[in-house]
Amino acid sequence: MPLRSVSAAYLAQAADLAGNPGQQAAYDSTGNCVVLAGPGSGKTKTLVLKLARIMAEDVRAPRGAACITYSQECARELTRRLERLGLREASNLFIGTVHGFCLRHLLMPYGRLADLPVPFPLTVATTRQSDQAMKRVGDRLFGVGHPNKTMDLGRHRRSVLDRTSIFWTSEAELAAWAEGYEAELRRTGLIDFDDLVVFGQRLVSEHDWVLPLLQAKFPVLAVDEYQDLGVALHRIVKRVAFDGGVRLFAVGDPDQSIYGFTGADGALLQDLAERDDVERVQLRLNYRSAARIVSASEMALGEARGYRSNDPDRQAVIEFTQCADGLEGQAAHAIEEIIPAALAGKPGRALGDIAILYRDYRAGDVVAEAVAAAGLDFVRVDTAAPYRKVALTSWIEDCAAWCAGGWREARPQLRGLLDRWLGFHRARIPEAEARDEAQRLTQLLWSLRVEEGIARDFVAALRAGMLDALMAGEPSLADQGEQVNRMTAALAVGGALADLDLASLGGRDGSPLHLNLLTLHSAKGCEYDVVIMVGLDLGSLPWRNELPAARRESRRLFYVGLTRARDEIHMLYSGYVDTARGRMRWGRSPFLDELEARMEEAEDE
Ligand SMILES: Nc1ncnc2c1ncn2[C@@H]1O[C@H](COP(=O)(O)OP(=O)(O)OP(=O)(O)O)[C@@H](O)[C@H]1O
Repeated sequence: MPLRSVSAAYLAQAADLAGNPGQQAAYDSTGNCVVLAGPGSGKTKTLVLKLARIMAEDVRAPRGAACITYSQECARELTRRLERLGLREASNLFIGTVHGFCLRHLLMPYGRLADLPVPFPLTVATTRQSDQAMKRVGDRLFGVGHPNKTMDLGRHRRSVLDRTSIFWTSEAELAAWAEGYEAELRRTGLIDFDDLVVFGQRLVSEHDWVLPLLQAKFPVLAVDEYQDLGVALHRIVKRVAFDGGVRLFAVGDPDQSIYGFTGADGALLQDLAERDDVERVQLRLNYRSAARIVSASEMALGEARGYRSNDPDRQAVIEFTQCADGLEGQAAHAIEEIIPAALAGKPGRALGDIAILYRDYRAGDVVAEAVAAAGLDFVRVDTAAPYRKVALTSWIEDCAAWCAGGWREARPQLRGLLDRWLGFHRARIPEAEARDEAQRLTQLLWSLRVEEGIARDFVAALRAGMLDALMAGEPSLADQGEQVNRMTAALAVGGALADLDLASLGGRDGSPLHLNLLTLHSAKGCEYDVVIMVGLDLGSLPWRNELPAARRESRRLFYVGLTRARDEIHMLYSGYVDTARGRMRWGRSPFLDELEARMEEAEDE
């Protein structure tokens, strides 16, 4: 079939693939295809180009493609990259998380027909509601003050899908707690995030009639970051692709699997790649990082993968630096020494090209405080960030970007904002009503355009104009509404983002002017010229006395951090960590000892 309209950006980027036989093979694949490849090898680039090609050549509206990934951050990155190719979310192109897909395209349309044991209309519990229910049931079962191991509870629910199996009851306390918790949620008419995927999986596994319906709507399913997505999605994928005839395009890297604690398993992707009915593609060229960084990363992983840099002559900086005064001292060193030198080191480099990565939000607090005191603008992505990135908060940010001047060059595209808005409605609204809504929203956004505005006023106007009414009428948005409320609170006078202007709210996603502060987990899929990793001490990364599987995952986390860098990696440590039991001088991270020794050995050779 001939190409329908495609953008010049698409043609230019597609031409890049010609020099890489693996990427080209994946791009030309006609059946199920799995791309297994290392960091910076262009997996996501190949996936978005392939998706653009499929939308242009292989499917015709109302049929389309669904593109699923792990987190909202990754989904935003995909949306951004697709928009650059001229493609935006639409009723026949889903781009989002597995939770969003299960809610919108499985449970909402078919859940009631399948008589699933969940309360309708589907109302997703807010984080607070689900935390409270977990605690209430835990207290009832095990007594007040029990170790509240909610992480284990989540992992058990996500990874043991068959409740009649011995694996479910072998962890008797977790099984009882999970069942009590779910009953408590149902009693209040709620489901939670894990329910979405578990019931989505049940729906496609137990109801054959769902498969042709899904195939008719989405004959193509693309999955990014497959290694992080867990066993429920793996079952959904296998069922819809191999029983339902949906064509699969999946990319991932088992070495970057860092969500084992949630039940994810990098081996699932290998399992898929080994099937006879799947074309397997491997990529070895790293387009992101300088050669020294590519080889140091492999040394850190402790596995020879044979990856090569596309730019072997590019200079790299790799530094191990001990700082006095713990995390505070490390943050000070980053602010006073590394960042100024990095900014001066390359023409055009800006704060947005630099990231400080840390293990958890507590370290993030220390770094954020130091960065704010130094007067640097920053964007923070971790659980202590003022609000979480969910579809609604991302949409508000994008509306802000449009109103703050983006409308001039269609960045983002208005049509995309309208389509995403319509997508927030539970049921497909009749065409005339959708046109009316889109018109009202266009008028509202048009009236909110300002050269210099305050983010607080903008969000308040957007809420009063249309958003609050939407949230009140859509129970499935309840959990996202919580994040919109957190955003409003952060923007209020005295809040963490009280001074934010409209352009900055719009630019929080990938802003060139804001230093990036992220957990190592949130840095997944991102790239920066300069990566500063702090807190590389034993007792933090890795934790002390980790079991072998957890230790391997910590190592992969370290690997993910290193592989975000194009030009420079700075690894900071103090030789001790501060714990609830006081200061522990356990030394720096053994990962640094190993890496430094291997690098020295390699240089001696
Ligand atoms: N064929 C190519 N020619 C030039 N640049 C490329 C090519 N393929 C990928 N790139 C560039 O390499 C960088 C890494 O690509 P991408 O983010 O798609 O990699 P990835 O494999 O998804 O990485 P990770 O797993 O680390 O997130 C991007 O800047 C991308 O534009």
